Amino acid sequence: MSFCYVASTKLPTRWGEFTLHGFKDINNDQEHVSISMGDLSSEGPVLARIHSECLTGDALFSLRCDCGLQLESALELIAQEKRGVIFYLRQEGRGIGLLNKIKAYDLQDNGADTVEANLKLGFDADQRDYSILKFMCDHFNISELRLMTNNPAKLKAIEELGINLSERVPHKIAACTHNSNYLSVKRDKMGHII
Ligand SMILES: Nc1nc2c(ncn2[C@@H]2O[C@H](COP(=O)(O)OP(=O)(O)OP(=O)(O)O)[C@@H](O)[C@H]2O)c(=O)[nH]1
Ligand SMILES: [Zn+2]
Repeated sequence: MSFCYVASTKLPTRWGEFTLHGFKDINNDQEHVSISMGDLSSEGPVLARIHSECLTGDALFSLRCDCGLQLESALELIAQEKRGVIFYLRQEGRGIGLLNKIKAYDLQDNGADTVEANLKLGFDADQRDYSILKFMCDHFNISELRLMTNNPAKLKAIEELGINLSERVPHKIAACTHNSNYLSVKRDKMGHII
């Protein structure tokens, strides 16, 4: 696996000014970003979120999932602490890509759940690869994370990568009529702590 850091710039937001950092996975030319605030290398665990790209939820206001609200909430909590980082990984649709996620949504419109839809399309339920996280943590000189997540697979991934975790911070968003089934399937079939 080989990764590189490319560039950083200011990212003013409605929660305050963050810094946006660009990284590249040289193996597949995939581009990823991190969004940070404060000194990540100073002592004490860093409040962090591993966010998987969700164009529909993050940018198009979709209520089919909780991604957009989770992203907003993470930015807000980091701004409150004036220190933290979002690792924004471009692994759309749990790693199957945007157009395949649209196909999966179409299957869900016809009765499949989120896991069944992935399997019907010939994918695993979750194809995400977190290996760039170790490179990003080392780049920022982060010694330990407080990770905002409900997903045990992310905890397992960072443990396997040798990244220190001091605490899991639950990251729940209120369910609505559009996402309640999606959230139940994450709890019942994918082991999410919700
Ligand atoms: N294949 C597929 N991907 C989806 C679907 N809904 C959301 N996603 C993707 O799922 C990813 C978000 O992962 P989730 O499993 O919802 O939650 P998580 O981020 O792993 O868990 P938390 O850290 O607790 O929020 C994003 O990449 C979304 O694009 C779906 O129905 N099918
Ligand atoms: Zn989403």
